[in-house]
Amino acid sequence: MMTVVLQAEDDASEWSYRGEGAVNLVLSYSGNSQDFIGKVLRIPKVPRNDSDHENGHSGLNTLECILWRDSQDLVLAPTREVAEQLYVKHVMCPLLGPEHVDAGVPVYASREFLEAVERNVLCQRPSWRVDAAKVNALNDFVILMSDHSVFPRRIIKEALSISVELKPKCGFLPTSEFIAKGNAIKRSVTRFRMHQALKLLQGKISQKSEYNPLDLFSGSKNRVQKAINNLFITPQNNFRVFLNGSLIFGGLGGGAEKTNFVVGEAFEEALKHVIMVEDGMHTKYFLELVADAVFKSELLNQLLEVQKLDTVDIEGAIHAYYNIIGQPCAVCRDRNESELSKRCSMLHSLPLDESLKIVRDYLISATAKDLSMIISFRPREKGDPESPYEVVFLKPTAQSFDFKASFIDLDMKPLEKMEYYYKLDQQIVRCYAQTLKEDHFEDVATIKGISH
Ligand SMILES: O=P(O)(O)O[C@@H]1[C@@H](OP(=O)(O)O)[C@H](OP(=O)(O)O)[C@H](O)[C@H](OP(=O)(O)O)[C@H]1OP(=O)(O)O
Ligand SMILES: Nc1ncnc2c1ncn2[C@@H]1O[C@H](COP(=O)(O)OP(=O)(O)OP(=O)(O)O)[C@@H](O)[C@H]1O
Ligand SMILES: [Zn+2]
Repeated sequence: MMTVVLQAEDDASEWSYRGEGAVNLVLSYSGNSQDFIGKVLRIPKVPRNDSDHENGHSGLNTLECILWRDSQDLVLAPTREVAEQLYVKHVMCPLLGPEHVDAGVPVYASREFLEAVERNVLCQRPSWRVDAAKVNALNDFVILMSDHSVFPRRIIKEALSISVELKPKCGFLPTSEFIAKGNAIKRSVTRFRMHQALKLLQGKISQKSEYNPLDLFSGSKNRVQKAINNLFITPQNNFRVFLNGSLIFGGLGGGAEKTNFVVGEAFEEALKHVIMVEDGMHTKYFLELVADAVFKSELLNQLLEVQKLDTVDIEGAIHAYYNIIGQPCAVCRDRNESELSKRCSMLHSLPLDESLKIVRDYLISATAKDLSMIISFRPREKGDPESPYEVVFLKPTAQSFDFKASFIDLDMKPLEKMEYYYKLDQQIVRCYAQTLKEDHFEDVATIKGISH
């Protein structure tokens, strides 16, 4: 490992901004080195207000070493970045299928290289991402991995490639017996929908998304199509499209609001050389192509299985967490004598191994609820050699496309996030219940207003 080195400041100019999330900056390669063609670099960031995490030299902490002890390599990782890479390789990859996951390799990057890269891409980053975090230039390692938005270069000719990035989020409703009566709404309304209400209140979005994850995971062709159409209407950070690696739809480095006429027209124009159909129909048929591929790939079934490792919900897993950290349970402390509290206190008598398994599965599921998928297409022409990829046929245009699908952003969630997960969950439910009440009063007021 790590024969590749990114040392000189000059090398930085060959890397351009591809995107970013809360934790990583991603760059794609535009130079000629065989080591990097068709690859992206994933560079960890640090929050600007967090001096504790300025150097990336520590691997897992003591409790995380106990949690992940079955994966020996992980525990021995010298840095957090190497631990993350091993987590993808040893934990997520076997669950999601190695053909759809590239854990990448850690490569050494000098401080000069990282600082130069950060300078070069600064003006392309959304300002709120710049304010929130910066590249951790003291990091020794960054991850080099396949650029899933393009196909490996073919010797004969360069085909165009169009790729769609989806962030599906949680695709099922929880049924855990540990969910409090007051939170029963969680059993019938998706987490995604409820979270939209909170994000709206916090000003993180200006409009609720039309997307329903249950449609995407439904296994029904019509509902998958509905999900894709709704993602197109309100992409937020759940839907992006790249043409030959350049963004043509959605928010770069963050979310995008409701698709207006201008954005819709620009997208229609960008699809002109991809979908061979009369003007005005490119987007419609492209969205059909995407839905067909999602439906055909069965990747979401696999993903749903992994998400469902969360069997007890955060309202169950939080108790196991307190067992692991060896502290009195803050949730049980505030409870009175009820059936539920008896059930929850039983969780506190579980052997350590079982508590570890509950929390491990919860965190793996959290990764699966937060990852993204990239589905890439390239048109097939008559006489093209047999495809190593799956093929999808777009009937209305009589075009065939090779497609491949991969998972990205399979980061390990820190154990210490469990308390935050519990608090966020309660906040989401409370906020949703409140907006329901307000909507109800508004409805009543409207009816009264009309009848008076
Ligand atoms: O909690 P959620 O469901 O809002 O997910 C967070 C994401 O928000 P989303 O709602 O998808 O916009 C959030 O995405 P954004 O920053 O909003 O693009 C992150 O992916 C975050 O994970 P991490 O802190 O980077 O490890 C995600 O946190 P985790 O819950 O996955 O730890
Ligand atoms: N292997 C890849 N191939 C192509 N594009 C990629 C790849 N990995 C990441 N990207 C692009 O870079 C963006 C940011 O990457 P990623 O989601 O891994 O960041 P993150 O900070 O870990 O995200 P999050 O906030 O969800 O934790 C993605 O949305 C995607 O557009
Ligand atoms: Zn408890």
